[in-house]
Amino acid sequence: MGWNQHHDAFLELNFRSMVRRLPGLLAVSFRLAWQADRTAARTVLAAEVGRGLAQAVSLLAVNSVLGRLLGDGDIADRLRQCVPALVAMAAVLLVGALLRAASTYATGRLEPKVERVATEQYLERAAAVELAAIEDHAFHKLLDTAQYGASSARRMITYSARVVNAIISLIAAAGVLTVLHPALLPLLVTMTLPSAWSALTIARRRYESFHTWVQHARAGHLLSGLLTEPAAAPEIRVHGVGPFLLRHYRAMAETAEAEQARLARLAARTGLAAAAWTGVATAATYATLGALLLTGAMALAVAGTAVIAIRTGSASLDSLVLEINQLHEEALFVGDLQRLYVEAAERAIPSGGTPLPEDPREIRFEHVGFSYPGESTRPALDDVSLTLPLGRIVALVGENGSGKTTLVKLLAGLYVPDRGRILWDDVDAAGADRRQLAERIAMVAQDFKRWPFTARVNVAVGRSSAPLTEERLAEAVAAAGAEEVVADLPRGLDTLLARQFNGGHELSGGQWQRLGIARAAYRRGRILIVDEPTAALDARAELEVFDRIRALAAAGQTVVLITHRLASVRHADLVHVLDQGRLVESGSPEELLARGGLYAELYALQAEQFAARVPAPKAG
Ligand SMILES: Nc1ncnc2c1ncn2[C@@H]1O[C@H](COP(=O)(O)OP(=O)(O)OP(=O)(O)O)[C@@H](O)[C@H]1O
Repeated sequence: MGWNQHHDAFLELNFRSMVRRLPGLLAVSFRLAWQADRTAARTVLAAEVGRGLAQAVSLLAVNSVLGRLLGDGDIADRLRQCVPALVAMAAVLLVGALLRAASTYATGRLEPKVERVATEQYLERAAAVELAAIEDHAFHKLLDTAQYGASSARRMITYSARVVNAIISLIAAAGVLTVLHPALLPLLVTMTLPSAWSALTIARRRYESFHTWVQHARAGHLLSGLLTEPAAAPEIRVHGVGPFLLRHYRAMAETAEAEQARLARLAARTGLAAAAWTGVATAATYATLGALLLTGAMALAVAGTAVIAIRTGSASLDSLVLEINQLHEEALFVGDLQRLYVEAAERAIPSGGTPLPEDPREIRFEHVGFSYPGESTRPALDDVSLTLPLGRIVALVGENGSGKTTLVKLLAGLYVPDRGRILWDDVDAAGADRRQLAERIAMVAQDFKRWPFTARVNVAVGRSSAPLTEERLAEAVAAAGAEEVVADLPRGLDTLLARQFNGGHELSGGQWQRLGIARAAYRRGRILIVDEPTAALDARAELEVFDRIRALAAAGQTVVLITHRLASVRHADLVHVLDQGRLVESGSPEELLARGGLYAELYALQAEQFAARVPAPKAG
C-alpha cells in the first residue's frame, strides 16, 4: 500500500521496461487531457506531431541545399538551385514556430484543467467513502500518497507532449540518416547511449532514495507542523516541548541532507563517466565519417547533413530518455491516484436501497455486534438487542468505553453491524437507502466539527443543501439557547470562528457546544442524536440545554441522548444501560433506580458526591 507500492515499479526502471510502458503512459496522459479539455488535447497532439514532421522536412531541405552547394558548376547557378530548398526550409521553420506556439498555449490551458479534474475526482471520491474506510490506516495512507497524483497528472501532460515531439523528431533524424548511409544510425545510438545510461542510473537512485526516505520526510514535515499549529502551542510553551521537537526536526533534516549529499556525489560521478564515454563515442563517430569520406563511400554534402542529423537525433534521443524518465516518475503518483479511485469506488457508501418507512414507530437493534478493525480484547458492541421508540427521549448510559457512541454511530448508518440487524420497523438498515437514512438524522457528536467559517455557516452547515434563511437560523439559535453566544460575538453571526485568520474569533468549549446544538436544530432531522451535549457547560447552562432538548422531544422529535450526568436522564422516557459493549439494563429512570442495578449504582455514586461533606482541614 501507499509509498511501498512504487517499489516494484522502481525496480523495473530499465530501458526495456520504459519502452514497454511508454504507450500505456501516453494513453493515460491522453485520457486525462481528453477528460479535461478535448480541443486543447487535440491541439497539443496535432502540434507536436506536426513539429516532428517539420523537423524531418527541414533535414531533407538541408541535405538538398548542401548537395547543391557542394556540387559542380558556377557558384551563382548553384546558389540559384538552392533557393527552392531554402524557401522550403523557411516555410518549415515558420510552421514549426506556429505549431510550437499553438502547443504552448494549449498545454498551458490543459495543465490546470487536468489538475483540477483529477483533484475534484480525488476529493469527491474521498468524501463519498464509508467512515470505516477513512478510519482505516491503509486507506488513509493511500489517500495521503494519492494527493500528489493530481499535480503529477498535470506534469504528465507536458512530459507527454515533449515525448511525442522527441519520438517524432528522432524518427525523422533516424530516417534521414538511414537514407543517407546505413552506418550512420548505429553511430547515433552509440553517441546517445551514455547520457541515456546516466539519466536512468541517476533516476533509479533517486527513486530508491525517495521510497526509503519518504516516511522520514513526512515525519519531519509533521514535526515542523506541530511547532506552529495553534492546538499544540499552549503545551509547547508551558511544558517547554519546543526545543524537544526542534531537536528531533534538526536530526531528521540532517539525515535527509546527508542523503541528498550522497545522491549528489553519485550523480556527479555517473555524469563524469557518461561524459567520458560520450567523448569516446563522438570521436569514433567523426572518425567513421572521416573514413567514409576518405574512401569515397560518402559524398561531402551527405557527410554535412549527417553531422547535422546526428546532432539533432542525439539531442532528441537525450531528451526522449529524460522525458520518458520524468513521465514514468509522475506516472507512479498518477497510478496511486487511479488506485485510490478504484478502492474508493469499492468502499463508497452505496447509493439507492430499500426506502425507509415514512413514519416508523421504532428502531430495533437485534443481536447487534460490532468490532473496530485492528486488535482489541473485546467487541465495541456485543449481542445488543434494544428498542428505540420514535418520538421519545431515549438515554444511553454507561461508563467510559461501554459502547454508547458506537451504538449511535451504527444508528446513524456511519458503521454497518458485523452481526445482527438494525430494523426501522421492518426495514433492515443494512439494505436501506443510506441517503434517506442520513436525511433523518441530526447529530451533535462528542467531537463535532468546529468549522473554521463564520458562526452563521457553522449553524447552517447543518443542512447545507437547503437555502439559508434568517428565520430558520434564528429558530435554530433559539432552540439551542445560543442567542447570548451570538450576541457576544463582535460581528454577530458574521463573525469568523477561526483565530488563525484576520478578524477571526475563538469561542469557549461551552459556547461551541451551543452552536453545535444549534447546528443540529437547524438540520431538523427527525432523530436528534446528542452525545454528551453538556460536557463543557456550566451548571445553569446544562439545565437550560436539557430543558430545550426536552422541548424538541415534546414537539415530536426523537432524541437519543448520551450523557454521564444521570440527574439529567430523569426526564428520559427510556434508558438503556451499557456495560463493556453489552446491554445490561433497560427501563424508565424510576424503574432502573428501583431495580438497584448498574444505573442505580452510578446514580448513587454521583448523588454521594453532592451529599458528602468536604472534610475540614487538619489543624496544625
Ligand atoms: N474509531 C475507533 N476505532 C477503534 N476503536 C474505537 C473507536 N472508537 C471507539 N473505539 C473503542 O470502542 C469501545 C467503545 O467506545 P465508545 O466510544 O463507543 O464508548 P462510549 O461508551 O461512548 O465511551 P465514552 O463514555 O468515553 O464516550 C472502546 O473500547 C473504544 O476504545
